[in-house]
Amino acid sequence: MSEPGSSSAPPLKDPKLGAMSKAFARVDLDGHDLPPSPTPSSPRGGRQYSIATQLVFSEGNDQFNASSVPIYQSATFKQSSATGGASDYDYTRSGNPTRTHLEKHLAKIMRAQRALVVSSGMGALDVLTRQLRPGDEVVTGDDLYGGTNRLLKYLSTHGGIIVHHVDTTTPEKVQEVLNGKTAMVLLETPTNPLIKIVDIPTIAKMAHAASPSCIVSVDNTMLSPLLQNPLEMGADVVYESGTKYLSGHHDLMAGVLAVNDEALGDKLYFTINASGCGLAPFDCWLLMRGIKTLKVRMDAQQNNAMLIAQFLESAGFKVRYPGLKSHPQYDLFQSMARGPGAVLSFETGDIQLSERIVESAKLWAISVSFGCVNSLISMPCRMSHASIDAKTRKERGVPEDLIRLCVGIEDGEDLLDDLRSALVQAGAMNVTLDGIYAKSATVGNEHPEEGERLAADAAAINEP
Ligand SMILES: Cc1ncc(COP(=O)(O)O)c(C=O)c1O
Ligand SMILES: N[C@@H](CCSC[C@H](N)C(=O)O)C(=O)O
Repeated sequence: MSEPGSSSAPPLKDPKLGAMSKAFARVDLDGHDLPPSPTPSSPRGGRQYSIATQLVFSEGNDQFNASSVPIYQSATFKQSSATGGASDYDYTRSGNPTRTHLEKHLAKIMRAQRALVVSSGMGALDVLTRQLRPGDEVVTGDDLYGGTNRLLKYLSTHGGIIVHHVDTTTPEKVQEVLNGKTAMVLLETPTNPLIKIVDIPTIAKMAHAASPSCIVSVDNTMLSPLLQNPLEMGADVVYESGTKYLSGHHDLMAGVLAVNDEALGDKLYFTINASGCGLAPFDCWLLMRGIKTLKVRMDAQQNNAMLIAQFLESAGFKVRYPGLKSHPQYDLFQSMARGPGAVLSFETGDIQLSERIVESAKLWAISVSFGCVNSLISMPCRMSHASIDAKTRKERGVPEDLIRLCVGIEDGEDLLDDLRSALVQAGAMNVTLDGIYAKSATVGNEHPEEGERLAADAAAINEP
């Protein structure tokens, strides 16, 4: 096995076409080999580059040493002979130089042997779950992104897959359902939208002991490879939505899969090529550009998120954010991650009050998604998690009044002022004479029927 991150592009399976090991070889205009790039690709003096450097520094220049990777906007590639010759690429669904460049870069920062990019985060989960066969069992959480829940429900209804939703924050609950037929464990941590933490190393160990061929996968969307590396904690696959932190500007959809096992990587690549969901060259270029600023964006977003979380907590709201010491799994989180990210949620005790708060904010856009430079506010039960029916949401303890904040890079004080104004305008806080704000919301969901009606409408739309 080669060093993590040094894997070459997905090898073309047709031997006539050869492997892609020559991708980005430096050649002159006549096709003669040039000496290696003047920029060293390995750490100087044995010192590992820090992640901030790795995000920016990418290997594999084209023959003109372009500073920004060229967009190979071509569906097909000329071959040297009818039998294929030694071409590196034949067709963009099977492989494209811009995509190869991005995948190599991602493998390095995700500390993986191989990374693969597809058209969305759900596309990545689809590729992964296509490795399942009827009768296989999947163990997953009871707090999950709505789209993940929807795909798993579809697979259990139409694909003969048995899906166990358990409280993955309690490893004993996972142990209860693991067995020799467990083909996959799908973990999300922190969970969306309740920001619960799952013990990746413990569950990975348990799963492999119960079922050695079980694929332990982790959705790392909430933190990105900057803050958490599940492959180093026993996971077999990491997948994430590149639509979020990795790209950072809400200008593209993308999904990433990363593995260390060569055979599993080949199976995932086969599925991507066979089903045709590989990421388009222009989107690869955009994602590559976004990744370079991941650290500066995340640093700013985390600082702002901590400010907002502390303010809401001090105002008396029940806040869910792993950066707060009051988070029930603060210590576990510290043992796995290098930062809390910038998504938090809080309850007001009243659905209509939450709605007024969300609609009173000006700087915070009412929008699904997260990880963007802009700050967003949403009500998960009506928006990102509306595809989970109201009964299930209630059973799983997702409060209908929950507000989710996805904190951006704006000035922290501006964000705070705007949120504070929205809370006051909505009637969630009182301004006292000495200028202190006090929470006036009552605890207890006052209008559950309203949330259930809206959710039922949304669920009907989302049913296959
Ligand atoms: C945790 C999580 N995983 C996966 C996805 C799916 O990503 P995408 O929207 O890129 O398909 C999302 C959001 O959509 C998400 O929040
Ligand atoms: N209508 C979409 C909702 C996407 S939610 C996006 C993101 N994961 C979030 O949590 O905000 C759908 O039905 O998938």
